[in-house]
Order: sequence, then structure tokens, then C-alpha cells
Amino acid sequence: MQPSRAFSAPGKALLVGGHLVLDPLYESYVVALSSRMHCVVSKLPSNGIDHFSVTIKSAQFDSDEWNYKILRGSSYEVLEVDGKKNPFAKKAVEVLVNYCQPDPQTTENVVLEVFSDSAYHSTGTSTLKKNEYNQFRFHDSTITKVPKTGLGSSAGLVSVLVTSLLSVYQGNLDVNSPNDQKTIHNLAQVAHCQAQGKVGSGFDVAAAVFGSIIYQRFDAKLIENLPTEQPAEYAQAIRILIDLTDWNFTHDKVTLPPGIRVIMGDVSSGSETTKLVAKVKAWYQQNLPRSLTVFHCINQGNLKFIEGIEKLTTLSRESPAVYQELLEKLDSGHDANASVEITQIRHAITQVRENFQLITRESGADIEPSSQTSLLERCLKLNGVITGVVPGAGGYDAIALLVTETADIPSQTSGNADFSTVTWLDLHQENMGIVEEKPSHYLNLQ
Ligand SMILES: Nc1ncnc2c1ncn2[C@@H]1O[C@H](COP(=O)(O)OP(=O)(O)O)[C@@H](O)[C@H]1O
Ligand SMILES: C[C@@](O)(CCOP(=O)(O)OP(=O)(O)O)CC(=O)O
Repeated sequence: MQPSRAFSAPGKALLVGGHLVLDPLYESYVVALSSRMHCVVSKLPSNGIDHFSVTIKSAQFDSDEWNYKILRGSSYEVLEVDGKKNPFAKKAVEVLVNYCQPDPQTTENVVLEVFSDSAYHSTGTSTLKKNEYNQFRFHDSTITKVPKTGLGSSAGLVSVLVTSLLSVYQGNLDVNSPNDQKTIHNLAQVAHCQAQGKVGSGFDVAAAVFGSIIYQRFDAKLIENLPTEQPAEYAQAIRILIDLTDWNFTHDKVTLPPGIRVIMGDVSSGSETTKLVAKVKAWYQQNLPRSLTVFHCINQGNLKFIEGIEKLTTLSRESPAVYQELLEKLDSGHDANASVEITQIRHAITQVRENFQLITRESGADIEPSSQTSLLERCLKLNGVITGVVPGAGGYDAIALLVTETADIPSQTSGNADFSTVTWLDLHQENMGIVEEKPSHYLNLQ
């Protein structure tokens, strides 16, 4: 095998902007997480024949492997060699080869080894294998049978696969270059939407590529209008869409204020995002114009939250001593009206949650069902907790808390029956999006 490269991309939590972010009008606040998807890419010599191959291995999931044979006709065709399905892997390969248009006679065969950090999936009976640099959980079931925690594994997967393949077919790839990041993002959005069979807001792919961001979506038509049924036009249309089209979306980098982090609790009963989205959309249409007023009210809360976070960052810079005192006050639990910034953030989230509770009652979509409301209320009483939400689409998947770095939430809740439904995930927010890694850091996992 020829020299390899490796890349990783983060998972996500949508702190504010759930549902509204599907509309390009509304801003959302997405944090990238320390839980990452990784890929090591290696090349094998070309066969010198009319096709080449891409093999994707995911050893952690009962030695899962997907083999693709790639042929060039009027567009590039990606065939599953042994009928084993992974729509996200297949679409990543398909979009990439149609974009890069490698010559099948001379193109190297490619092997992609995927590794995912443990927080993406429930631990179950998995075993931990590690080396000096990384540790991963190995499960005895195939990927589709292992329960997910909802951190965006498919967005992370597609982003690292697209990046790894680009590094082979396009060479000179620099994941720190804004232009290469834009190419990776656009390709990953197309592949991810096509694999999902729908165009979501794309915040998960954007966070996987750009890291923690304020995100406002692109127009869904960009992807919907691709001529997927006309092979002769497809490859050219992909090129134009990726390289020459203005996607007109927002991905402004953000950082939480110093000394403050996000922690996530897995509630593990699970909710289906598509069902929640469908119910909210139906409610919205049936209740216009009142539903628009409710969305505006949520949006106001979202914007006040984002502004409150920015004000805290300013306070930390301009008055470090006052800011340090504030963090200590939060840790002590005696923090009612701790500062105007904290009050603004708390009021903003209350405004968002009350309106989502209203939509929950009226639409039948369990965005913030009462069990999650009472769990969040209990969390708000813990020392060091600033605020908390049901992230993303809402439902029973998880909760996200904004806490001080020094707050030890697991020890405050351990053994307490009030928190028996929550498993605190071993992660925190981390701002970086896609990064290059060292291939040697994935060797000899034991
Ligand atoms: N480590 C992995 N190896 C291979 N495929 C993966 C991996 N993680 C996720 N996937 C792909 O992503 C799918 C899960 O995507 P999805 O249902 O959108 O969940 P999520 O909300 O975590 O993104 C899996 O069925 C599989 O196709
Ligand atoms: C409703 C949404 O705005 C947010 C969904 O956020 P989640 O974080 O719940 O997403 P999944 O990982 O896809 O389940 C839909 C969207 O933005 O696409």
C-alpha cells in the first residue's frame, strides 16, 4: 500500500435553532463536539483496466466492510460488489468520482478505514481497544444494529470519506484552506442529502466541516435540481454546483466563553427526527398566522441566547476578575441573577422552551415532552449549570447543558434516582471542524 493520510470530523449539538433552521430565514447555533469520526486512506496500485475499486472498512462494527467497483459510462457508476448496503458510504463515493472524474485505467484503488469515537453509539457489550493516541469501542454487531446517541455519525462519516477521497483524486488537499473546506462542505452536503433521500437543513454536515458555527441554511433547490436521472448531464452539473455556484449560506465560527462548556446526557429512548419534523410542519401550516408568531418568538429567544453568549465572551475579555467571580458564583449554586448576561441567556432559553412546549402540546410532536421538561428543571438546580435544552429536533434522544468547566455533573447526580434515566456522555464541545490526523495514530489498537 502507498503512503496514507488521515482525517477526522466532529459530531454536533444544535443548541438553538431546531426546526426553524430548516427555513433559510433563521439562524441557528451549533456546537461541534469532541466526539469525532476518523478515516485513514491508503492507495493500492491501479489495475490498468476499465474500472477501479473503493473499499470502506469499519472494523469496530463486527468487521463491517463495503466494496465498490467504479465504472465510467456517461456518468460514473458505483456498484456494490457483494450487495452490502451503506447508503452514506456509497453516495460519498458516487458524488466524489463524478466530481473528480478520475481515469479508471490509471486511477489507484483506494482503501478507507473508518474509526468512530465511542460517544456516537451506546456502549452495550463493546470492548475498548486503544493505542497511545486513540481509543475506540469494538462492537459485535454490524453498524445498523448498534444503537446511536444522535451526534451526527452519518454527517461525520460522509465528511471524512469525501475529504479522504478528495485527497487521493485531487492531491494537494489542505483542510485548513477555506477553498478546500468549501469544496468538502458542498460535496458532503450533496452526498449526505442524497443518501438520506431528503434535504435537511445541513447543519450537521456544516458543523462536521467548519466546527462550531452560527449556521443559516442553503436553498434546498440547489441539491433537489441536480439531474440525478440524466447520467450524461450529472457529472457536469455536480462540477458547476460544487465549484461555480454561490450556496449563499452562513457558517460563522463561534466559540463558547472561556470556562464554559457543553455536556450532553443520553436519555436513550430515542426519537425519529423525520416524524417530529413532519408533525411540526403540519402544525405550522394548520395554524398560520399564529404559528408564524410562535416561530418569531422562538427566533427572538434564539437570537437573545446567541447575543448573551457573545456578551459573556466580551465580559471575560474586558473584566476577567468579575468574570472569574461570576463562574465561582455559578459553581456555588448561589447564582440567582448572577449577572445580566446569565439572566439574558436563561430568559432566552425559557422563551424558546415555553414555545416548543406549546408546539408539543398542540402538534403531537414530542419536541419537549413533560419528562424532558422535568429532567431539565432538575438539572437547572445543579451547581454550575447555566441553562439546558433538548437539542436538535427535540424528543427523547438527549439533553444538552451549558455548564461551567469546573462543574462535576456526573458526581452531583450519581446514585440520585432523579437522574437515573440519563447517561452523561464522555464529551465536550470542541470548536474544530475537519482536521488532518497522523495515520500512524490508528495503528496497533489493542
Ligand atoms: N462508523 C461508521 N462506519 C460506517 N458507517 C457508519 C458509521 N457511523 C455511521 N455510519 C452510517 O451512518 C448511518 C447512521 O446515520 P443516521 O441514521 O443519519 O444517524 P446519525 O444521526 O448518527 O447521523 C449508519 O447506518 C451507517 O450507514
Ligand atoms: C429538526 C432539525 O432542525 C434539527 C434536527 O437535529 P437533530 O440533532 O435532532 O438531528 P438528527 O441527528 O438528524 O436526528 C432538522 C434539520 O435541521 O435538518
